[in-house]
Amino acid sequence: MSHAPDFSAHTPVMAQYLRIKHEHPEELVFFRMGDFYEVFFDDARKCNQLLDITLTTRGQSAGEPVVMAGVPVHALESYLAKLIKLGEAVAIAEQVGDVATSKGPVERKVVRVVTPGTVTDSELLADKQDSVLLSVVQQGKTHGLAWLSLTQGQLGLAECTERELPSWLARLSPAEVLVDRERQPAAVLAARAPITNRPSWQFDTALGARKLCEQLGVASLAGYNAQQMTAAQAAAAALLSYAEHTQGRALAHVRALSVQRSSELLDLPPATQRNLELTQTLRGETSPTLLSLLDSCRTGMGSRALRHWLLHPKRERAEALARHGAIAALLQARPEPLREALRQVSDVERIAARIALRQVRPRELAGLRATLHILPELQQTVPPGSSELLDQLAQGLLASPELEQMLNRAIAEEPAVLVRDGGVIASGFDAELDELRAIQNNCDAFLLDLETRERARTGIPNLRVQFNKVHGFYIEVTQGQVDKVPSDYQRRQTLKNAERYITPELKAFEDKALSAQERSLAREKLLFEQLIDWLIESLQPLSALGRALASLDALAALAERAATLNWCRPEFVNQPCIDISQGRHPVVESRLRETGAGEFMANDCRLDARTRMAVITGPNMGGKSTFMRQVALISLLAAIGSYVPASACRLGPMDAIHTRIGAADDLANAQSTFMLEMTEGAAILHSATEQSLVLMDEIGRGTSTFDGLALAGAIASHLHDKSRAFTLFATHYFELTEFPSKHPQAINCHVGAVESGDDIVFLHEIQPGPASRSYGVQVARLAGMPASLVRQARATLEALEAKAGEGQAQIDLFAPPPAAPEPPPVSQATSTLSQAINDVDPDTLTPREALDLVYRLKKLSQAE
Ligand SMILES: Nc1ncnc2c1ncn2[C@@H]1O[C@H](COP(=O)(O)OP(=O)(O)OP(=O)(O)O)[C@@H](O)[C@H]1O
Repeated sequence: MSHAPDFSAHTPVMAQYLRIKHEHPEELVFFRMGDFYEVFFDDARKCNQLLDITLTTRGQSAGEPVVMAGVPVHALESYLAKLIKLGEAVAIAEQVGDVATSKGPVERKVVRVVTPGTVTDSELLADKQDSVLLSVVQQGKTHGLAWLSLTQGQLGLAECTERELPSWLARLSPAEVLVDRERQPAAVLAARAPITNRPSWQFDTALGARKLCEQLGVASLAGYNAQQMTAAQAAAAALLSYAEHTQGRALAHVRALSVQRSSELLDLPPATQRNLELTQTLRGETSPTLLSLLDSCRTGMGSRALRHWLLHPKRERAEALARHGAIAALLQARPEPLREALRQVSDVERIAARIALRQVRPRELAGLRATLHILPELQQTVPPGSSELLDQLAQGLLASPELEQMLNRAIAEEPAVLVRDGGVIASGFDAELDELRAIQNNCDAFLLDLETRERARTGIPNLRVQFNKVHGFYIEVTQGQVDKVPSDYQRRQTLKNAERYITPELKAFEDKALSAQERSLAREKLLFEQLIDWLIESLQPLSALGRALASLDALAALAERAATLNWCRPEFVNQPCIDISQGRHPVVESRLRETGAGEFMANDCRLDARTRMAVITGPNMGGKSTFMRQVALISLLAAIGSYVPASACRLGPMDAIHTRIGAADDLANAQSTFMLEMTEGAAILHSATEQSLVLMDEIGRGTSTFDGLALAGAIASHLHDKSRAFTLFATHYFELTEFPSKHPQAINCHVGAVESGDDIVFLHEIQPGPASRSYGVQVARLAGMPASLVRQARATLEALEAKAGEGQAQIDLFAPPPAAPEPPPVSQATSTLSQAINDVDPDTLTPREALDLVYRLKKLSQAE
């Protein structure tokens, strides 16, 4: 922290504010003043714009008017929500000193910083989505990633190449990204997540390794196989420092680390996630998407797990197989009872995190208690013995009996919303609290009792014990009876007809009663804090319980979907194949059903080692895109462990789904339609393998016909000959229907349509062989183009077709490429030398290695 400038010319409160602001230059500082959080100067102007709150001035400080704005304490959450959405970070400075005893301004301190990636307040978080904080750093050619979901207590590490980085960003979809302020990776800037710059020194490998070990409570990262991931460790250093900084405390609940490798996941590049509309439609809405269709979960935990499964499919299929088995078992026993029971479950995962961060609310603990209470019942609804995974999860539905007992004893039946309102701790939990409450509740009874006793003791029948705000408690005796007053009565006040007294007993009661409420609130607060201390000790089993509930919920939802939507269990085989019978596009099918627009036409897809590519032709609107997407969606659903919309499905190994579909101009990134098409196409050609599924929808259409056709032919050849990927290649270029005759692993198919008069009827059926024609003019007619225009187009088309028939071009679109020109010859020595230099990654060299390198290079150059 830098040394604070001298603020002594300011009023004491403003000096205090400015000191805090100096330490939080990049955040909006919300400065607690009684019932308001106030913001000053530039922060006030910014809030005025962003939150539309009134700007005023309050007096002067150091000769300047103090520009300010404020939000009431009770409305903090909604203002924070707005600011976080806008990507702002807010530092909350609370009054931590005692207002009554402070000399000068009460002490204030930033107790936490709320940023988009570190919010943990339940009100600010979407139920169904995690807020992920990601840190990215580049070390040589490697990018290190470390991420954290504070609300799940989960850390993740990964390393990837520059080319893979966009996939990771899309997969993790971070709420905030931390980058080295000196070296921001371009892909991060393009990802449009809020970016927070951190100083370079925070991205330090050794620091990261140490922090990770401390956080996980382990001596080395070897157990996670992460000891070599130096770039990811460097990213973790900045990540953990930042998370602690924003929370203002250590992260007790973060104990789980998952180390992920690009090579373990089925690659879903950003274009694929977008084109398949997995979690967002092409228009950016959350429905209808594959996730919105799948997610019938009963809890936020389940929805989050499902989203995670969908975006992190594994190549290794053991996990997916286990899920298929669990779904089968649930379907056999009916998933409804389990799903019904899950309705009563609270978000244990988030509650556990909020306990760790000491932000948990009383009602959340009451919800947790209710959840623990129904666990045995819930356990009964999980069918036993038919799926190992389900058995395991059912066993995880255990909470320690002490935990439940403690919550039963400590938390009131219906606790207040906030601890400061009182009524949170159950009666019978703490004798002192009970007594304090009894004083408040039994005030009247005590006074009556005292009155009766004092009347008997003094023999004054009309003696009265009373209370008023000015004088407190007193015993009133009429003037005529004053001589009977015992010696321990002390006079408090004399009236015309009566004297008022106090006794030591009454005085003691008064002290107790007047402060009872205050003290009982303070006592409750203390007890609540102690309860949290106690709960923090049992966080591990709570987090494990949260994970088990989340998985069960997600599986039960998948089972329900499979039953409702009539899906089948896919089969994994080791031979290369995508063999789908009667496949359907789940989202299009359900949209058709919802809108009553007709039945979905199911289609087969048969690709195997001998048939790796299908060239799909047919009219616009015929269903080509739908078919290709459905093949990808079915493959993905199987890989995440779901049933699939088909009547049967056999799948070989798969490492990636690549898509090149549609052509939305990426104006924001200044790329033309065609440039984008080629960039995405190139990325696919570079990465597709024999185990990839590639969807190419009308590649080449963004440029002139000949250019487009030539490129499309070359791309198809590359995919067929070099990548050998499973490829669905939809095109309007009829010339490409020649492709299969020269390429043994390619076939033609087309979407059926029949003409009736001038009209066209789409059959949406995939049929073997090439399409006979495009029907573009008919589609235009259907779309409502003026009749004269359609007539003119038809005449032109006929003329063009006749002309094309006369001079059939005899060009071989798919001929192997001519050899590239030879590179200029280089001497052996130069190439060894330049090779040695090329191999060096200067950022990762130790000084010793650098010195060795110089010697080696010198030797090489002498050998020249
Ligand atoms: N198998 C099917 N069964 C029923 N309706 C379908 C089927 N496939 C597609 N459709 C309907 O047809 C519409 C158009 O489908 P799609 O976009 O796949 O056509 P296309 O051949 O790719 O067209 P274009 O070449 O213009 O992109 C879909 O929105 C859907 O409503």
